[in-house]
Amino acid sequence: MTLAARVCPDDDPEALLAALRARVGALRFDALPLWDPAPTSRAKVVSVMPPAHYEQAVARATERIAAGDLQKVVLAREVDVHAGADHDPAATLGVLREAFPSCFVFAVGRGDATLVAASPELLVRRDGLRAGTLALAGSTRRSAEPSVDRHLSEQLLRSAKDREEHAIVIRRIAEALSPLSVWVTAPDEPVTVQVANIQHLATPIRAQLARPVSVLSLAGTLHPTPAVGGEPLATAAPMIPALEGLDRGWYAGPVGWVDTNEDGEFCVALRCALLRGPLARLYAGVGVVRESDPAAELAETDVKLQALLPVLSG
Ligand SMILES: C=C(O[C@@H]1C=C(C(=O)O)C=C[C@H]1O)C(=O)O
Repeated sequence: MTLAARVCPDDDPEALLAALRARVGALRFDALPLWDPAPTSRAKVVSVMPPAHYEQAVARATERIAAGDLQKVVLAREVDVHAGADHDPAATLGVLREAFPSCFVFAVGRGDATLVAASPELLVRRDGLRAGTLALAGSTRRSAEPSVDRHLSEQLLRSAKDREEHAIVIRRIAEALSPLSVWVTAPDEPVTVQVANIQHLATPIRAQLARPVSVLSLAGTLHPTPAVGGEPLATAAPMIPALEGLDRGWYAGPVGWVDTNEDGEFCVALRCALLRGPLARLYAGVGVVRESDPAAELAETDVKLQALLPVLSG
């Protein structure tokens, strides 16, 4: 177990240590979190805005792209799960850790709200002068039938639309890292990565930093990549809230850790839900490019929502 503490300049280290020890001691006596796979009352799942609103937003974005002032914009939608009882963040976290072993699984609490996620997307990792990140964009569903699953993966690799959506992210990451680096390198061809419910085009990107820029500052330089924002960002940024009509909150933000050497790791808060009492708000977005079809993009948000929906709706 790793404990993190928020330290202020006037804090007494001994008192902080004692508080952390007391917290660990208290945890030992807490009841084990229990996820109930067969709750007596059914959860209610509702799209916050009608799905047609999302399709219209995608259509309007493609018009802006066709007009020539934008290459890509990522648009998200929200779905609420009203459960019969309060959601249990610890139990949810336990289930996500089992179901998504290759993802960044976390829970961050503040006040009465907890953000839980199983994100496949690394924003940045720094170890001394080495930095690593992942371009992740371009998606398709999975199939339980291995040959169909492989076919879907090959289709994704051959899809010009998805390859372009993906290339925009690589280009921007390389442009952001280059001024800080001796070299930035990425394989010529993406691979597909499979998570439980979806597969994505992925390209790992590595850089040798020219000076020890902190991981926090690297995260600030890279975020938001066009995997969650858009290209060019200055055009996409004001369009996103206007078209989505929602408050993203912590969704798509960087979440991670920093050590005393300023090394660390940040992922992008995707495949996440904000839990507050019996309400869970889920978010899912897609990259919209010129060829995007509104119905297909809506369907892709449904696939992405399937990461957390079965866990939260019982
Ligand atoms: C925006 C999300 O995912 C991002 C968008 C992707 C896409 O459009 O293909 C793929 C992975 C993520 O970078 C999300 O999950 O909400």
